[in-house]
Amino acid sequence: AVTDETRQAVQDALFQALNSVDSAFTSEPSVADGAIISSQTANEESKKLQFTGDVLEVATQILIQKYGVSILPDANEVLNELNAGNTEARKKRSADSLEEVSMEDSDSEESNFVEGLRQKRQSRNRRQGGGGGGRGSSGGQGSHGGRSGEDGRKKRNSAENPPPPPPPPGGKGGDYSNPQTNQTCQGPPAQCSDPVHDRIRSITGYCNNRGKPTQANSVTAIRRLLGTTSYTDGLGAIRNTSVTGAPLPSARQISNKLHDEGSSPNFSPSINHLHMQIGQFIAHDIIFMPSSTAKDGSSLNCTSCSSPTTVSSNCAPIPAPADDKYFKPVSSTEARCIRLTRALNGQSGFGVRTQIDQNSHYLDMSSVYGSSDCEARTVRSFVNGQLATYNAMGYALPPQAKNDSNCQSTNPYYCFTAGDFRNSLHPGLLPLHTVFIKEHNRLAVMTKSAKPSWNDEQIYQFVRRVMVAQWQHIVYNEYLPKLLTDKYMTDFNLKTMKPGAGAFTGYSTSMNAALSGEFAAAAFRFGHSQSRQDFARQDASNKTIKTYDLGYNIFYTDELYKVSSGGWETMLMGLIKTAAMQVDRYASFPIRNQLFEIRGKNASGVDLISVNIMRGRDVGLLPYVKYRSLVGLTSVNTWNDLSSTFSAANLAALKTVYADPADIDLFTGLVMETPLAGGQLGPTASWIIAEQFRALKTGDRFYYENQVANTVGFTPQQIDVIRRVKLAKIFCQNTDIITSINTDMFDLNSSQVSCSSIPDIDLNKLF
Ligand code: HEM
Ligand SMILES: [Ca+2]
Repeated sequence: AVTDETRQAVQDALFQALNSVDSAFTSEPSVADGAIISSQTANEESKKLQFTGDVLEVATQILIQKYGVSILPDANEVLNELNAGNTEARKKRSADSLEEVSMEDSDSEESNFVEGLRQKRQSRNRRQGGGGGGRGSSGGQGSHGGRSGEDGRKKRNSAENPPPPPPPPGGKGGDYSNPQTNQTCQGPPAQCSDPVHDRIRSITGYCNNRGKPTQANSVTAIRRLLGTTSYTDGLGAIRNTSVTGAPLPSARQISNKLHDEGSSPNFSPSINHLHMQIGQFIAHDIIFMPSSTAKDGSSLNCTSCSSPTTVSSNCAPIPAPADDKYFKPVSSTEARCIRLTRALNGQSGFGVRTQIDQNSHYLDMSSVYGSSDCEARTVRSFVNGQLATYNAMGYALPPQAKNDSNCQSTNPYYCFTAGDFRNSLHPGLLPLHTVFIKEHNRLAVMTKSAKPSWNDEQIYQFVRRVMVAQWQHIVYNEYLPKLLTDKYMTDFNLKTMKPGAGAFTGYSTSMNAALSGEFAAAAFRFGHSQSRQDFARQDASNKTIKTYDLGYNIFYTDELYKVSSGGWETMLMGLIKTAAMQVDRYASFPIRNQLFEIRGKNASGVDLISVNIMRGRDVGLLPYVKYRSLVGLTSVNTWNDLSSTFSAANLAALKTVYADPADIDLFTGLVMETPLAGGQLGPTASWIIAEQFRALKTGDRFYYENQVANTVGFTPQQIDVIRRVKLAKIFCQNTDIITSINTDMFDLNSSQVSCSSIPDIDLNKLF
């Protein structure tokens, strides 16, 4: 049983940590909105977790220093008591210093004890006219809600969310709004037994698993494939030392030596650039790992090599070698670093640092519909089930985001609002956002005419269900088979079934769909090697109108506004008709040098490959060799042990940077494995990716081929309707210039058929 001494020790450590984190944050230099361009902007819900996480990280260190690691299990029990608002435990608090806060806290509705304290301090600061309190909202994010638990509902208040638009009209069937408050922002009923959870997949993922309602929700922790991390102190300190005792090579050094595509880029002979683009769209559905922010919610400026001590302990800048060709030294006396902010620490207990996924982990079109209920509202028109669009160019685009300070192009070339904040990261993403919005609206029109009495909410929810089903079918039936071998597709139960085969029976309530850190921070970033430097625009007759350079267009959207170049449709054609880069260890120049670069200002951006490698260390991924056991590969003691999975050339290259095979970073190891015959990646990368897509399929109660008790899915005949869906037809239906298209969507050399020969989705069978 937990002793009173432990209770006291935990409380002392928490208050000490609270003070130290508070004062550390106060000294953070503030950065003007938009000064640091980033794709991983934290929303308000994530920021709250960060403060708690940072306090718990420091408190853990204090406890371990005083009492050793053995105190942690009891300490976590105390924390649970505190979080539960256990009054008995509260009464036992005796220290004078705690009294004031304890009394203040007693009326808090906050279920998270540390967050409750923060809110109290903030309001006290405000009363006393002190500064340093309110965390403003960060630029460009709009209103993200998110849900960290059942009580997330209570703690959201009007100060944090914009004034809600009028609630959608209530109606029978499919009404998602909370009956208690009648605000969709506050999500569906908390009880997973409520019939609404039979019918509707929540935006956050809440109640998808009825036994574990918050599992795989937006703003919850990632999984670890081996249950452990590589932090040097076992808690959160970044791995920086080789097993030989020497310092690890800098991530930029590794990128320069192993990942530079040089002057002869390898194009894929068979896979088109669309495969790259759909891969990124999938990533933006299932993973958004936010970066740490400054106390006021603004971005941290982690540019200088000294930023970990002068700016924030959440800075992890990447040193560039003195002879770097692009990131040259700042001056003869100051080395150059590539900026990197550590992924936000969302640990909710004493122990190891934990990163979170701000999107719903499920494969549920978060990039279209959003991952919090507030965000979901920002993309709807609330008329006849339609999503909002911007039409001034004579063609549809997502609505403009006029206050997005992260956007590099300015008035009139605003960035856009979509379900995922990264929609305007580069122009190639927008054609997909637009196509799926248009497809939603097309189905909404068909639904309205078939069901004239349905209200906006009913149409929206029905169409969203069909859209997610189509999307899942496309990912498992068209995208993944081009990436993984037939054996992996079979072994991990990833194959979709043929029409007439009945329902899928693999759903398991014990399968956790949450993203693994290994997938998010390493394996699925393989796609960075698929991106070309030049993105083509092609007209209806496959003539290249022009190309645009990726490095010149990161977070710039002016290409989308070019009517004379055919708007987004010619970009989509270009993606279909040009080759992807080969999946290999090499990345194109913009990926390796120009991410977030300001036009005309060399080296103002970052190297995405270095970031991948450093991100892996930041989130505590183990070195590559540790993951080989998952696939049954030999354990590795010497370089020779790698010779069956790596080419001689790659092995020789690895030896030029790493002192020992046990040091190899996971991202680098995965993209350097020899690809399996019939797949694009090696055995370990394929395993990590296949494992994730199995979790997303068999752990999703609403997966489209399922028939699960008390879950409104599709009948076997309706499942067959979805099984006949082709991405090609969705492109045909939602573009003006495409009249004939690939029979095999991602095949560069595919034969063509006329759009009219591909049947449209038989929506009437789905009502
Ligand atoms: C032009 C193409 C692309 C660009 C410019 C791009 C850019 C980025 C950037 C800036 C990040 C954040 C890195 C960090 O801070 O850790 C990122 C993360 C990521 N990217 Fe890409 N990417 C591209 C294509 C792809 C593709 C094709 C895939 C997959 C097939 C992919 C998968 C991922 C994943 C899984 C992450 C981690 C996301 C997260 O942790 O939230 N990316 N990418
Ligand atoms: Ca999702």
